Amino acid sequence: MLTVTSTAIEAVKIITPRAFADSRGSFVETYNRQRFVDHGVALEFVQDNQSISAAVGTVRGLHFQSAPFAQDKLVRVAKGRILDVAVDLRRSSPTYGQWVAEELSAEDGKQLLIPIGFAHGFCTLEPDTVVAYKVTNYYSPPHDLGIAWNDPDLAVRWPVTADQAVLSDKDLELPPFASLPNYFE
Ligand SMILES: Cc1cn([C@H]2C[C@H](O)[C@@H](COP(=O)(O)OP(=O)(O)O[C@H]3O[C@@H](C)C(=O)[C@@H](O)[C@H]3O)O2)c(=O)[nH]c1=O
Repeated sequence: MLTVTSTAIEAVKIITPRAFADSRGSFVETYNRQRFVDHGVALEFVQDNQSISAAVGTVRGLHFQSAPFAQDKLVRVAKGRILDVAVDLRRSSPTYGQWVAEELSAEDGKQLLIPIGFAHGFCTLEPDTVVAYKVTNYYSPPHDLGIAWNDPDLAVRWPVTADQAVLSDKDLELPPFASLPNYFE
């Protein structure tokens, strides 16, 4: 069983698979292709990724890959908790430049489905947080792009300030939203 609901941006979905608890702990099908298809999500995932972030306040993002390596992403937390963020980069979308944020944790088992045409990023809310996500296209460094996490035009409400955020050198150098060419219709 699976519940699928839309966020404030319709194309970004919250997916919650059913978890079975017993005296040992719990069991969950984190992905079942047929169940997703039954809920209208027919995607071909080709790569599974996992990142571990040591410090609370680690921010990874905002990232996306351009065509022909654009990726849908199905994000979940295997350990810890994050604020997961998706930014609409689809030029013809009524919500172009808008973002949604959803808290995901290992405990609640919630997943965020972020389609092609969005930038993705997250901030960790617990130490040693493990984020696991499936993607529908292979990693391609020349197509691996991003936008500054704290871009003032996007104004994502992150749970950390620039002083607190822990970022990669690469993410500190990402360009502003306003400079972005037209990547997605
Ligand atoms: C994303 C990625 C990275 N790598 C390598 C490149 C580099 O040496 C190392 C770390 O890469 P990054 O610094 O880009 O990792 P990270 O900052 O965690 O990048 C990820 O952020 C989240 C928010 C996403 O949405 C992902 O698509 C991805 O962009 O891992 C791969 O081999 N395959 C991959 O698919």
